[in-house]
Amino acid sequence: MDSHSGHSSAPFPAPRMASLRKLYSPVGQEALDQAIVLWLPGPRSFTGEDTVELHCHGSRAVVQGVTEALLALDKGGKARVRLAEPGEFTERAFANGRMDLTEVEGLADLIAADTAAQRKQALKQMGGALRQTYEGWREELKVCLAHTEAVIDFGDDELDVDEAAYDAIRPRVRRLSEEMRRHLADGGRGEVIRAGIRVAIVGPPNAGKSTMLNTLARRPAAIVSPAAGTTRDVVEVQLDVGGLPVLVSDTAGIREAARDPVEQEGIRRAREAAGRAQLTVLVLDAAEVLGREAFASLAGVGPFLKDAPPEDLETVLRAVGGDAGALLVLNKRDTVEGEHLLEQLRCAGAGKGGTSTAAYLVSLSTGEGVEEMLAGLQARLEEVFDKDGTDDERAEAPVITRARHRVHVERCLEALTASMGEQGLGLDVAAEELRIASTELGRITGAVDVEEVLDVIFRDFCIGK
Ligand SMILES: Nc1nc2c(ncn2[C@@H]2O[C@H](COP(=O)(O)OP(=O)(O)OP(=O)(O)O)[C@@H](O)[C@H]2O)c(=O)[nH]1
Ligand SMILES: [K+]
Ligand SMILES: [Mg+2]
Repeated sequence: MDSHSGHSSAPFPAPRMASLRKLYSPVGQEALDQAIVLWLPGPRSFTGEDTVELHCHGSRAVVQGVTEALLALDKGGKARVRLAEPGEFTERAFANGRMDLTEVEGLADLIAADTAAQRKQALKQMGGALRQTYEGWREELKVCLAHTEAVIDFGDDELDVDEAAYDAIRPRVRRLSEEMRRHLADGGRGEVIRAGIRVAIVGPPNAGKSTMLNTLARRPAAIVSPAAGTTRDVVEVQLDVGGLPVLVSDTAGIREAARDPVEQEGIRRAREAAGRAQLTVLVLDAAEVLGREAFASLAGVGPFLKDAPPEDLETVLRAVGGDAGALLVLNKRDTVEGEHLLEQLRCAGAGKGGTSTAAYLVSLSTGEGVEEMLAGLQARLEEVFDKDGTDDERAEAPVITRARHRVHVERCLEALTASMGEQGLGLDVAAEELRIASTELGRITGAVDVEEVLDVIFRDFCIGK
């Protein structure tokens, strides 16, 4: 916005060099700000177009002054100027081939990232990790298709000759299918990192479940009171546990004797939350456990046990937490003789390490044992994240981060499988399946059929990005 009437014009900033400039309003020559100005000629800019960035101070008055000055250029007929729509810069970057859809999604995830794990994953995707995978597969398919079509066009009319020609393609298609199968079998890791691990806190009334949530959240997110049946609705809190995104749900105390319909509904929701969770934290009152032989007789556990109540803790925790098992927290340590209880737990097989039965004796009131429990929780969360990505190669491979990717890779794989179908399938059918497979991959990166997803993908972007 260098003045064209009055102020001595500084030379136009050199490309890609930060220049400190005074900004003036074109009307009235009023000074608006001192700002960093960047001149980024296309195509080496974010959108691929010629771009000027004004890095202004963030106050409302400065932003408003500069915005009005720019819009005034439009009114003066000197230039077409309007405010960008949300996500418009990114949409232009996509339209100009600077980014594919997976990179756009990575950028959206990066902007929304709350934890280190989410940031890491988003940066990788924004940097083209998924794009390379899908485009690489699409290239390979293109080659396979070209071979197949060549046989169709110039091959012998005899069916068996066609078949023989396609046999050369088969191993390549099979290899590709294998790669896709591995890509799909990621345990939903990428999607879990995006959405957060679901952790449900369950147990009998008054065990200290809400106190537990508040301890994890380090704020009074849920109401705590001595009255049994305080929590009715599921209270959900988003947390960062050692860089991992976690969604913790506090739930209503589970007891079989509940008569009040509201409490019954609360219990139904509690069990539903436990069913959805990737990790369940079972909170019990230590005094309740003390001296008991059969863990299954514990209040709050019974409803999870479908058949005859088992005696051992391991089975109880599996019943509560499903395949992942549950983390057991015995609370109110301050009210019991702790050593005796720990001994009892050890006999029951808890805390063997590496198994699903990790038990912690804590007092959420005094803080005793809480640090150890938090470390245990974090270790379990890391296990949940890593359950399918333990070896290095897997950990480095880009992961599916949205249901959209999964749907198209699955359809692609189906088409590939069909293309290798029974003998005598016919080459033109095989070619058609390869074409379908390629289209499905193209839908992920936005190379084909892009209109239907654009709105959804750009909807969540902010203005100016
Ligand atoms: N002595 C002692 N009391 C505790 C401890 N932790 C929680 N409490 C108390 O136990 C009572 C119940 O705590 P809550 O957190 O409301 O228990 P809850 O499991 O959420 O209860 P419901 O929502 O009613 O099922 C409150 O009075 C807490 O202050 C503890 O470690 N020691
Ligand atoms: K309570
Ligand atoms: Mg509660």
